[in-house]
Amino acid sequence: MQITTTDMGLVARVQNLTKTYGRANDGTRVDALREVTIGVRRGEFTAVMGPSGSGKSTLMHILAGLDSPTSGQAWLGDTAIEGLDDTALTVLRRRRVGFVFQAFNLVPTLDVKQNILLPFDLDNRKPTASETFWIDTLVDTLGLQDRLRHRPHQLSGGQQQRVAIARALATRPDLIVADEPTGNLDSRTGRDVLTLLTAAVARYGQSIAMVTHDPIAASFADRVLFLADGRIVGDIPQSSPEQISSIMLRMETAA
Ligand SMILES: Nc1ncnc2c1ncn2[C@@H]1O[C@H](COP(=O)(O)OP(=O)(O)OP(=O)(O)O)[C@@H](O)[C@H]1O
Repeated sequence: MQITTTDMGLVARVQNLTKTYGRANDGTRVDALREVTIGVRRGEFTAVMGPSGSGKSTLMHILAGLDSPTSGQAWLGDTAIEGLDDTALTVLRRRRVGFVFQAFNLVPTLDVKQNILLPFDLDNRKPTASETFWIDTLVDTLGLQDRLRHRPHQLSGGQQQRVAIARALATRPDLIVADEPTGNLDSRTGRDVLTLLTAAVARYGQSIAMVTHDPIAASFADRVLFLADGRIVGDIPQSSPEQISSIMLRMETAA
């Protein structure tokens, strides 16, 4: 009998995951991930840190079904990602993953409200009463009330990022994958966004995996994973920004 991802209390996991770009024979080979085995716990806020080029985004992309492993396995819940064809992958991403990436991926022809409701439209359904209440909370907390009829090009970068966050959280997907979600925000809005993410975890048991370079942002997480040179080199429970900074500093010195 095989123990499943759900049995382990995880929402996603990878096993012996390797991702290689390029080719050895022309000198372009990059080992972005090397034999990584790690799980993202259900109902937890996990931060992923590490130096530039350590493999953080690659790991996130594979966890979210956006990219495929060179070898090893990846599961979202109990679904093995590598067994899925393109259509099944698209449905999995649409129904079960929420994305917050640096390039906001908002639809330019839709207004803010329509962008936030897009995951429901793509799934041919309307939000339930409880989802509508949650979306209103998101819009209020993110300060988007008076921007609902604006198009993305009429918003600042920070406002666009907040719309992307509202859209990712709206359907309460199995996993939110966030790559530097506070990178473009001023410190106060950034803090509000992190508070909102932790509220989603506390209130709905939302599972979140967030890449960040910012020790303050990482200190909001329940757990911090550290990647270096394509390997997991640290896995610590919630810690202060000072503790996280000192680990990052030691990693950079060692590198
Ligand atoms: N499409 C690609 N083709 C070739 N190499 C790539 C590709 N994507 C990533 N890499 C390489 O893989 C390694 C890991 O990249 P990745 O983007 O995962 O790192 P990261 O930790 O997210 O970095 P950063 O903090 O700078 O965003 C890097 O050396 C990068 O140059």
